[in-house]
Amino acid sequence: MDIKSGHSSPVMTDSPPISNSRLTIRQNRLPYSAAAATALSQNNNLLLTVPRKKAGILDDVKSSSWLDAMKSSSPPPAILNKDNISSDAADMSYGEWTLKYPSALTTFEKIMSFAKGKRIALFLDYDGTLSPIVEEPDCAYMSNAMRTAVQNVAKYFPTAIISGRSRDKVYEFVGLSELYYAGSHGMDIMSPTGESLNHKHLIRSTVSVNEEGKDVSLFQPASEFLPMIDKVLFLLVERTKDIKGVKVEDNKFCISVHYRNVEEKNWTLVAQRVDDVIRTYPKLRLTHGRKVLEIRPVIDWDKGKAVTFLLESLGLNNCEDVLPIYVGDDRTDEDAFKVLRDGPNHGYGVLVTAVPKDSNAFYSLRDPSEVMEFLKSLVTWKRSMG
Ligand SMILES: O=P(O)(O)OC[C@H]1O[C@H](O[C@H]2O[C@H](CO)[C@@H](O)[C@H](O)[C@H]2O)[C@H](O)[C@@H](O)[C@@H]1O
Repeated sequence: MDIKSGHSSPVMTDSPPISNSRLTIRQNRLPYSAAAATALSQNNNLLLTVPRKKAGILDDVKSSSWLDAMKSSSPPPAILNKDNISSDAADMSYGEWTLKYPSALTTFEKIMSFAKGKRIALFLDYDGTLSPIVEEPDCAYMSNAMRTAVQNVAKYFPTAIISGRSRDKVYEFVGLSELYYAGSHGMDIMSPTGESLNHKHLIRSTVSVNEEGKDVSLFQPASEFLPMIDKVLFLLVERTKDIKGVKVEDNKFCISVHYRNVEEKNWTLVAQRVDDVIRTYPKLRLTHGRKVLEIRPVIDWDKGKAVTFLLESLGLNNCEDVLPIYVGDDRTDEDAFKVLRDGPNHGYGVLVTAVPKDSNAFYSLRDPSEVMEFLKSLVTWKRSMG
């Protein structure tokens, strides 16, 4: 991406990277075409200001919100925590909660009545949606039955996997070349074999070859940040290697620091070490996932933007006769749910959760096995339409 030409990465607009930080942004109004953060810092018209507390986040960590966010990032079904589940939602039984977020299985007929005469575009998160959450991130395999369900649904509807993982890793897990893949929270988008990413605002998609040696098209809005991410990856591995159970995962355009297997008494230490590193990198921000701290570039790009980008590439944006459906389980999927709820591409978010949570989704599914049922139902419905 050419930062000098101004054809480059977007600039972030969502939640501040750490508590008490304030982010002031003047956004470029051209979609997907703001300059990279490096260029922005030199350009008064696109000022990006990220004031940070000099003392770092440790005080915040000790005093609650940051650590609470870590604790509540993936509660076991029995524990409902106020930080990622509103008290209203936490007070409800799952049955009551589904009055607000109905099951996509029990209301399947209703959903399909909206889909009649429309083209469905399907977006699927990976971890916690297509594969169950497991202790070891490298072992989050999807079942063959799930793979077949995804393969079948992709015969009828354009289908994309949108993941926080690196694109290579998620491709390795899923292994279906007929799908679109958006790795690194949407910052690494690949077309299926033989297809290209056509986009009216296209900044730069590059032709590459996939694992089978076939031509694919790539769109990587954060490529400028790669050298920085590599450096920070190295530092994070070094600075956390003495904490038992930490795993630092290279997700190419972002980094995941997992603390699922770290003793809870050491979570503050993990937070402190991560902050020590990223504090000196104002062009990186931190978000929370399921027992994971995610470090990514300060650009206005997320899973929601990736969905919009893909719909535009597919020629399906702003079309009355298109129904996008996004299925996901994580906080990062909320960006996509929001885009489908509020944006011009009206569609449905389906939240995968076994506990009540507030969400921008319309519908719910309990777990990956229900996701598989839903995918199968879509295929059956489509076949029944002739
Ligand atoms: O966007 P996703 O496809 O949902 O990816 C989000 C993160 O998923 C992975 O971590 C999560 O799943 C692991 C395996 O079940 C689990 O061990 C971990 O605690 C979860 O946070 C993945 O490892 C991360 O890189 C992704 O960002």
